[in-house]
Amino acid sequence: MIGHEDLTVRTLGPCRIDSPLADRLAARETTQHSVVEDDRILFDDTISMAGVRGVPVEQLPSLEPGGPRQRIYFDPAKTRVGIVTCGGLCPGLNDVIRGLVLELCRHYGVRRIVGFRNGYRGFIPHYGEDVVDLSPEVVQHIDDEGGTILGTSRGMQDPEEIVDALERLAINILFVIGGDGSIRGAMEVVRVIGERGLKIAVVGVPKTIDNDIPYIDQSFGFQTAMSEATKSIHAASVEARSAPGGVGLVKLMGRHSGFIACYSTLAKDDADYVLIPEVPFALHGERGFLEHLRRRVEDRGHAVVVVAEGAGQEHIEEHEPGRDASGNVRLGDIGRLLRRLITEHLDDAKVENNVRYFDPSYAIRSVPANPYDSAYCLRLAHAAVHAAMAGRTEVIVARRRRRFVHIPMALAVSRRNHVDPLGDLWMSVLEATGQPVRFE
Ligand SMILES: Nc1ncnc2c1ncn2[C@@H]1O[C@H](COP(=O)(O)OP(=O)(O)OP(=O)(O)O)[C@@H](O)[C@H]1O
Ligand SMILES: O=P(O)(O)OC[C@H]1O[C@](O)(CO)[C@@H](O)[C@@H]1O
Ligand SMILES: [Mg+2]
Repeated sequence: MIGHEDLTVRTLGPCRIDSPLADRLAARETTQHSVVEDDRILFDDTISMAGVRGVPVEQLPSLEPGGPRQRIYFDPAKTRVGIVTCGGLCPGLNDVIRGLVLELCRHYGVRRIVGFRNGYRGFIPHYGEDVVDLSPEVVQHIDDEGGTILGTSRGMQDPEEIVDALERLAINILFVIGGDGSIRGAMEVVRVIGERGLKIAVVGVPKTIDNDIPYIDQSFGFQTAMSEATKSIHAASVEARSAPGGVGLVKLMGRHSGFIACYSTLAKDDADYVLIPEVPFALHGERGFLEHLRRRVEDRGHAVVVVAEGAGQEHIEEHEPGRDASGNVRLGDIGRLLRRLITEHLDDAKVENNVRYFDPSYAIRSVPANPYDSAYCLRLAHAAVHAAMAGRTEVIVARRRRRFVHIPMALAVSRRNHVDPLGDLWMSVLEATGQPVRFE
């Protein structure tokens, strides 16, 4: 069970400098829409969950609210900031970079901001990467494009060398925009910073189209990616409905978590089946997926199947399980396997079929953020700047149940966010598709 110690945010020291934003904060109080800095946000949100703890309200586990502070730790005029983007692409990376730079420059008056190129390798001299000076002029309109103007990479880098670079450039604050691996990397950087007795804040903005970071409502870019995915589902549905025995099969990203598959399915209401990593399924047999699909095609003349790339890995026999440069498992291709098995199964049953396979792959994550995600990115960037200027470190900023909060990095990587097979989301998917609870 999560307790106080899991939610405690580290700070570099007391805040002794008046914030340039202090005037705007004077009239604030905790309401439905904002939480003042010395208030706390409850971790549990049901009476039953809070009740089992058996302690008074003020002793319930709680999170530090995000947002500006009256007093800050860093002197803006003397503060140097670094920004890095790591891991796979995600819509909104440029929005976050832009938001950080604008907030730092315009509201705090920070004048020296550099971007490290191509993820953590941008710190390592061996790669010969330059750094990019970031100013409001440089970041103007970068949100119009997908990707990241800084570039990104996978692969392990030595945290000692990363901190060497921070020291050489006299960086006081490092913003890491990345997923679970990037946050683990940031924790290594924090460890070395601590060992060297340095006062450098490291603040993360969690990024993942897979939505697999726990304890947050949704990661930025997820909404855009799932919206893009709906285009392929709709195309698959049009193809399926336009051919005798039409089967539209769509494989979507989602290594360990099937959120993209679930939400894009709900958005279009075109799919008859959704297969995700969190819910194992049998392929063969009377109650297996293939036989169910055959009946659906015979009854209705067509069907649409959405599969998350991490689903059904146990069915892929020839796959050599390897790892990428960052240590992430390389998945077998469930989409191609299903395409072959569906065709063979329908052929064997003498059911006329036309299987159309869609793999939008990187197309769902390389697009610019949609307006909702852009606004969310900007607000996350603001929260990250407020946290860092107030000396918070080893922390990510996130929105949880509509409130912006500080979440210790250790908690953010303590587990993965999954679609709960017993939860409301999966129930909605079952209702929307009409598929059985289990294929067994
Ligand atoms: N366990 C780890 N310990 C230290 N550093 C790590 C670890 N895992 C990853 N990193 C660092 O973080 C970077 C990004 O990690 P990774 O490639 O796993 O992407 P990610 O941040 O998890 O994003 P994505 O959502 O795309 O997987 C790597 O290049 C590596 O330098
Ligand atoms: O970018 P790569 O290394 O091909 O990795 C792809 C993976 O990255 C993700 O997009 C997460 O960033 C996953 O959905 C996908 O499995
Ligand atoms: Mg990852």
